[in-house]
Amino acid sequence: MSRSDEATTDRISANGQGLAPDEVLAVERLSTHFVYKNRTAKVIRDVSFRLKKGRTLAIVGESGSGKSVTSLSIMGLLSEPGRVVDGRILYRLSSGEAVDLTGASKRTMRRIRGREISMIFQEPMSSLNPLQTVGDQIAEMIWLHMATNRANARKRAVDLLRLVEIPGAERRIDDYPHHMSGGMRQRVMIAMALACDPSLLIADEPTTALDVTIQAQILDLMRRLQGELDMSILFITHDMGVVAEIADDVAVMYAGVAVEQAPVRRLFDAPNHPYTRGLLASIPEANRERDDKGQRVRLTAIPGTVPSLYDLPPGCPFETRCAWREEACLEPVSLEPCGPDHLSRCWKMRQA
Ligand SMILES: Nc1ncnc2c1ncn2[C@@H]1O[C@H](COP(=O)(O)OP(=O)(O)OP(=O)(O)O)[C@@H](O)[C@H]1O
Repeated sequence: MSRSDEATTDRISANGQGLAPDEVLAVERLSTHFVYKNRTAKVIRDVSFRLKKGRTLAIVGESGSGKSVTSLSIMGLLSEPGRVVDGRILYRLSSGEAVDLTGASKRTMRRIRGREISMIFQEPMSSLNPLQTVGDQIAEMIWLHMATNRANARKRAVDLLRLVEIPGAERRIDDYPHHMSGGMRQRVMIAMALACDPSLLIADEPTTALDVTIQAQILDLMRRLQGELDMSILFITHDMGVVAEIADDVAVMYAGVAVEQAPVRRLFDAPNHPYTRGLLASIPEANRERDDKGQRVRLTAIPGTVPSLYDLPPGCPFETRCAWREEACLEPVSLEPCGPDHLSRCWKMRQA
């Protein structure tokens, strides 16, 4: 693409109209497909959600529901043949300007990643270079995105390790990743993600590989940092327990669509969509009851399987697994209000 093409694309993409002043991100009717020669996987369909400044929105759903593809669509990191085929991704730059990321050039997206939007993943070992000290890796992020010299980058790297509560930061900065525990490595990843003061952090299952105690510590750390740095977080997880710990608002995804959205307390107190009810019934905390022999009762799993993304039913994608299904569920259904700030994609439960 030539420079003038990029400039045109960026002028088009600068149309971020529709983003409220207190919002950092609005995904509007996003559809992402993987288009092959003979067939198309409709991985994300008509997904909308909004994230306010300084808040945490959790996207929750089972494996394969489209959580990661949603975040990769936002970051402009879809692998071929994945492409955003419809919708807008409005983002507020730190300058205050709102842009539509779906039309942004590769150059603009490179600038936005790291400096504006950072991402952390489940397995730090696959994102960290085993042959480089953690200090050098953090400093590299700083050089890449900020005009500074080596000594200042190293000093900032130590400050960042302190910020993520790594004891003895001045010494640990010269450690290689394999010298560190899983929890410490995840703290290093968070430090790298924070290196350039992002206003949006996308965290894709950042605590899934960690044991429960360390997971709780990382969630505590993220909450503290969010407060201190006034950062917005898009938190991707399959774990309703983690949602309860970290989220302000929740979007529940199933087979590539958002089936329910609500503030976190409301979602737990008054879940509407049958899929959300099923997810909540399957978290350990909701199943603490013991049977008369004192054994913990079995977790409730949702019976059935997710439909193929190559051959989706026209109606509700959860219909084949739903205990409340009726003939009318074979018709398309949209996400509509069912309470204050509460949306559900189930016509039947909305009326209940
Ligand atoms: N290149 C691709 N071609 C076709 N389908 C794909 C491709 N990449 C991902 N998918 C499909 O998209 C769906 C959503 O994947 P995604 O990784 O977003 O799920 P997820 O909810 O993040 O799950 P997990 O928690 O396992 O990462 C899956 O069914 C996956 O098979």
